[in-house]
Amino acid sequence: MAAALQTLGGGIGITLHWIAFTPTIEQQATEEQKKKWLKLAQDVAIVGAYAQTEMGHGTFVRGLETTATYDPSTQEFVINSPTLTSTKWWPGGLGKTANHATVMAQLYTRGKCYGPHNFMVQIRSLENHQPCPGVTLGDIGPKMESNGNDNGFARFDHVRIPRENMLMKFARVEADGTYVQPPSSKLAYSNMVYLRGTFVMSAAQALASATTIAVRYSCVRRQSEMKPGEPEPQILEYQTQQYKLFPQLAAAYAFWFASWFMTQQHGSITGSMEKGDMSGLAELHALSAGLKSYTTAVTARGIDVCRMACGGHGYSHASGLPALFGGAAALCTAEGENTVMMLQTARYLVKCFAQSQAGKRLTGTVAYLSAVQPSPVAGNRNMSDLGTLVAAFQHRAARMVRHAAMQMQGEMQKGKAREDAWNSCSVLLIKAAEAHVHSFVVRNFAETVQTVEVDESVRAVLTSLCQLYSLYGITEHAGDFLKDGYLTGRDIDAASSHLSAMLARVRPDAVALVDAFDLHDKILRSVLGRYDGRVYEHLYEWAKKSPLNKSEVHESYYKYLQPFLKSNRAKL
Ligand SMILES: CCCCCCCCCCCCCCCCCCC/C=C/C(=O)SCCNC(=O)CCNC(=O)[C@H](O)C(C)(C)COP(=O)(O)OP(=O)(O)OC[C@H]1O[C@@H](n2cnc3c(N)ncnc32)[C@H](O)[C@@H]1OP(=O)(O)O
Ligand SMILES: Cc1cc2nc3c(=O)[nH]c(=O)nc-3n(C[C@H](O)[C@H](O)[C@H](O)COP(=O)(O)OP(=O)(O)OC[C@H]3O[C@@H](n4cnc5c(N)ncnc54)[C@H](O)[C@@H]3O)c2cc1C
Repeated sequence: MAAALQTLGGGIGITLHWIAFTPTIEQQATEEQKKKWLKLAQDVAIVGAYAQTEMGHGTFVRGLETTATYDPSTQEFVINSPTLTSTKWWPGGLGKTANHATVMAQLYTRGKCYGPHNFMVQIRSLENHQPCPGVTLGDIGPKMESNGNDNGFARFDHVRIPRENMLMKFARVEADGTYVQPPSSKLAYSNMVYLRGTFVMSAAQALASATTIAVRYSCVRRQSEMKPGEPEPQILEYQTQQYKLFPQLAAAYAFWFASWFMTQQHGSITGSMEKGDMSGLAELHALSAGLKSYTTAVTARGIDVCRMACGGHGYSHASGLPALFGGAAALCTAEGENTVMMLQTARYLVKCFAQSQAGKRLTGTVAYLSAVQPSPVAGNRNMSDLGTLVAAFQHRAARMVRHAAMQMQGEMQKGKAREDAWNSCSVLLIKAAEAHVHSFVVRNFAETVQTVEVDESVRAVLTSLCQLYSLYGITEHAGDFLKDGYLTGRDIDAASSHLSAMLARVRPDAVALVDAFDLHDKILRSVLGRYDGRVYEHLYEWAKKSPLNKSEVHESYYKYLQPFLKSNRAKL
């Protein structure tokens, strides 16, 4: 799916139908409702949008203003946008493509508000595609990228829908208006958890694409002299170029492996939830929110590193890198803004820390929080050993979580309300949550490479890549590891020199490592990243297709430049 979307240049009007509308039916509709809508959606007999965000609220879902008020006399819900800021704003495909939408609205029944719930609303006629009565629709205008997708707006003026159009797998409203509670109020958000998981895979795909382009191009491009009189080397021979690109390459692999873990975890926890066991929901939410935030942010930065590593040609759309950057930037904001998502992970970590302090043994992705010793024993560590590197990341994360949580406790002991203490510690909390996710990604990478069975040499290359990823993380965040003396200055120096050795070790396999992503030219859509390496010929062909080259003398010359030059010459 990610590859298909990339081929389509970051999405078209139907993208959200596939990635959000149809999964929402799958996850939130009753069996009866699925019989009615799922096949229609799967066969694209209807086209849907996921309409949650409003002009005034995206992050704070509880603050949404659209209302769905139950009228027992007709057994209908009345969907209404009471204010300008309640206008649905941003949903992909909502502007011109979709004829249905799942609409998130505050549910009112028997005079009481029960918070945001999902409703199926037909928004356009199936006959002539005109907006349904009471529905005002439109496109929100051009965006940074992804302009093939008609992100739209919608206002509802007391639009009536049957009671059965509330997606009722979890919560229900009976015919008489009685509200039946779901097993957890957060199940209305389950589709967001699913989508955040898919964003981790999208981030991996985007970073894999960027590194494929930049590594291949760096083998074609030759520049400067390494040694006087010798031929110009491939720019990938420069250590600084390797230092730019190989950590991104390693991160792309790390994120693929993290996305595999996420998919498997999502399947197993939602499977338990189907059987009524909600115990894994909090961890699933914390992990998907944190991973979505971390991987998309690193990917967006990494793509720009790849762009700069391609020099001037990287800035051209011919490279494919600006489009990838625009796509990754969307992933940072959509489906839960990254800071807000990382704070959700921090919230879970603070709770886990408190449980661990109270003597509970933690399990799953946070188990290390109870296992790590607060007072480290310094010593000369073997910085080329993967186990040592994983332990260092876990120690760093545990220390930072403890520090943020204690700082918060301290603020509260000084009389601050919990919410104020949270806000004044939120930078520390974000950093702690990032360290936690980073440590998870490192550990998962290390565990995954150990399971490679096909070929000893493949395992060796992936192990080097994993070491490179970990050592880069340590040298980039050296202060965090040095702070309580867990690592010494000498350890950091050792990490730096191992990192240099890893750059040299990965170099001979770099092209094979990007080719292994198996991204076809049609998906990459990059002149610089072509599989056959014929960059310059195709750069020239690409430029010739520029719309400005359709005529030898452009019409703007006759309209503006010629009279302007003429008048300037006349003044001489
Ligand atoms: C897919 C693209 C493919 C790309 C291909 C790759 C190649 C790249 C090329 C470029 C392509 C670019 C293409 C770009 C496409 C972009 C597609 C965009 C699609 C976007 C869709 C959307 O954006 S849909 C809208 C999404 N909106 C959000 O996510 C809203 C975020 N806000 C929230 O989730 C919530 O409001 C909140 C979590 C921030 C707060 O919720 P709330 O106020 O209710 O909770 P509390 O903070 O009070 O917490 C209470 C309690 O609940 C727990 N909790 C919160 N959420 C959840 C949950 N989801 N599940 C479980 N539990 C939850 C919370 O932790 C608290 O628990 P406690 O125990 O009380 O602590
Ligand atoms: C390309 C794209 C596609 C989208 N597609 C859809 C779609 O299909 N359907 C849909 O419903 N929506 C969609 N959206 C909307 C998207 O989900 C929201 O924009 C996103 O959830 C962020 O919410 P916001 O815009 O309200 O940001 P805001 O919350 O206004 O964020 C602005 C700033 O405030 C900060 N902030 C907000 N709250 C807090 C807090 N509690 N603590 C600390 N800082 C905070 C943020 O960190 C950020 O820096 C899309 C958006 C984009 C960009």
